[in-house]
Amino acid sequence: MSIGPFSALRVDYEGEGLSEEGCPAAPWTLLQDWIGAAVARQQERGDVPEPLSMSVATSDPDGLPDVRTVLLRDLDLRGPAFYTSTTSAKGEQLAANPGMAVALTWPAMFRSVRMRGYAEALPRAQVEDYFRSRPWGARVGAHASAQSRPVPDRATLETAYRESAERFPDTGSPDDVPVPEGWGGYRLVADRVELWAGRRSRLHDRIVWERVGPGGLDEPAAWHRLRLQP
Ligand SMILES: Cc1cc2nc3c(=O)[nH]c(=O)nc-3n(C[C@H](O)[C@H](O)[C@H](O)COP(=O)(O)O)c2cc1C
Repeated sequence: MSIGPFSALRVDYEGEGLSEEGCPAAPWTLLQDWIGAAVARQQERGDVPEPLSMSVATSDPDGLPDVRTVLLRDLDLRGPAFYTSTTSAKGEQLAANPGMAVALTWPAMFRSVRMRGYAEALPRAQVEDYFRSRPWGARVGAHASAQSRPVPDRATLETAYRESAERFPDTGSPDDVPVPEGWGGYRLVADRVELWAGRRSRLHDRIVWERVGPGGLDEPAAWHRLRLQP
């Protein structure tokens, strides 16, 4: 049984594309522009839902890849960061092998960004600041869920949530729920950045920045820029 072929769903991509002239020697400004444009487009036209959703790929100890979606919560000159459970499947995989890749895709804009590099755990102070900014329900939920572990049924999860809610009642203060053990985040320290722009007849533009030296995403001397065939 199969539900394909989906060939009738073919569409041509009609993005603006990417020219060498439009690409700086370091990827930072363009990366910022693209992420900002996706967020703005969602606010203005509503056709880029969850513009900060980011696929995160890791590998298990056998080298088998794994991938899931998280929310991009911070981007600095090293790379993108997200928050999660450090004892989750991804957390355990990153502890054994910090190699990581991410992708953000905005089909309505015919754009995608890929980055590869190594994960670093976020500093505790940053994790605590972010946790305090979350709504009470999400903070309580973090205590109720041992992410990636089996649970017998939905009712068990909801009971755990109710127990956490009783333990840490909503007082309106960002400090009413402590940061759970094993809750944290990671930053991808990028060694490779690709901006992909979909164009007609599958003749897409792919501009890649490969790390050739130390420095942030804004440091021209740290990057070698090249074009890949689509
Ligand atoms: C749009 C979207 C956003 C998500 N954001 C996060 C996130 O920021 N952090 C997180 O831990 N999980 C997030 N999740 C859930 C993850 O995809 C995943 O189920 C969870 O992190 C467990 O992954 P793991 O078992 O591979 O560690 C999100 C899922 C979706 C679909």
